[in-house]
Amino acid sequence: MDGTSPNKLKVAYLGPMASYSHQAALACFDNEEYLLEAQSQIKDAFAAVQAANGSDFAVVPFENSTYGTVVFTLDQFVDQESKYPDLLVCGELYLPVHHCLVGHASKRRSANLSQEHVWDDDNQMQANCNPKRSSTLMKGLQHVSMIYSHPAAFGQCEQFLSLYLKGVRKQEVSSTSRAAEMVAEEGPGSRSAAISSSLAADIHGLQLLAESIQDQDDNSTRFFVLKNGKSNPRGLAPSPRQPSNTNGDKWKTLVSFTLPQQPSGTLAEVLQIFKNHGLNLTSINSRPSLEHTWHYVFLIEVQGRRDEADGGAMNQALKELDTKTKGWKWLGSWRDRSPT
Ligand SMILES: O=C(O)C(=O)C[C@]1(C(=O)O)C=C[C@@H](O)C=C1
Repeated sequence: MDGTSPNKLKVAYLGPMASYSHQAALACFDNEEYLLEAQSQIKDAFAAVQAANGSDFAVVPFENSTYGTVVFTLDQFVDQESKYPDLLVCGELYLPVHHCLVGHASKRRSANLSQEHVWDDDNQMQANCNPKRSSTLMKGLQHVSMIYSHPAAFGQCEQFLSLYLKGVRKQEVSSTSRAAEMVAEEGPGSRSAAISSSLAADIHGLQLLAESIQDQDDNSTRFFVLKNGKSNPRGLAPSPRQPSNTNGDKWKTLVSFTLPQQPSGTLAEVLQIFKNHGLNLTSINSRPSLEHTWHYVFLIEVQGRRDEADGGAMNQALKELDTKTKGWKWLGSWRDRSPT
């Protein structure tokens, strides 16, 4: 099939090309078989899967091991305006995330190195203030007067930024690859830099000013694969092309719920329902419901799956949610790909 085949299944991701979402999408969906379509924002990826004749799947970031949950994504699952009634999670993928500072190198060789930096034998400057990190400065950074990136990427590189670029202006943009694109658009004289992947730097002809600048060496982001449960009820995400884990046939389920307005003790009672059925809770998040002040939508992940046939522990537990919650929604069951 050629790259424009109308028969290919479509996969939406947060673009432009070379974002981490794009790399996660490529790890699951072969470029030859699927048509990967860049979206400007996470909410556009949700909308694309909900739309009639839209995308068949979307790949969206859900949480990062250093910086926590991606609130843009949580808010789409909260779905205050009921824009995505048919969306379901049908897969997950864990992607190691190694950020770089990318831009145009200064014409002048840096003359003013801080005491905390030493040139090593390869003529690279190493940060030696924190043995856990192995950031490598490839170039001087004195000329950098503006940094673009996605808010999550800024949050994952706080130590590097405060060590090497304290006080430099930061501008949040829609993705790390958009940040790299903006620096490239400003041209070679630009004093701006971006936090992005090295792939984004390659694509835009930018130089690596520093590599591996994330605070944690094992920084990783978990992505969800979404489908439209109405038009594609049985769809499951293809297995990611990454080292397989040993979770066998383990599954996870995402559920959102709200509590009655005077919820004294009911949150614990809702969680107890899953315990009573022998189901293990693996995460809990909350976002403002916007229905009343200090009222929340809770999103929980539970090990196990909702079965198509009636019966089974998860089906029973979900039924019981009617008795304790104001409302709840099943948001999908998918194969557990947690790294082991
Ligand atoms: O900006 C990107 O490249 C994205 O794909 C988004 C995103 C995120 O929202 O967490 C994905 C992975 C990294 O954690 C940083 C940014």
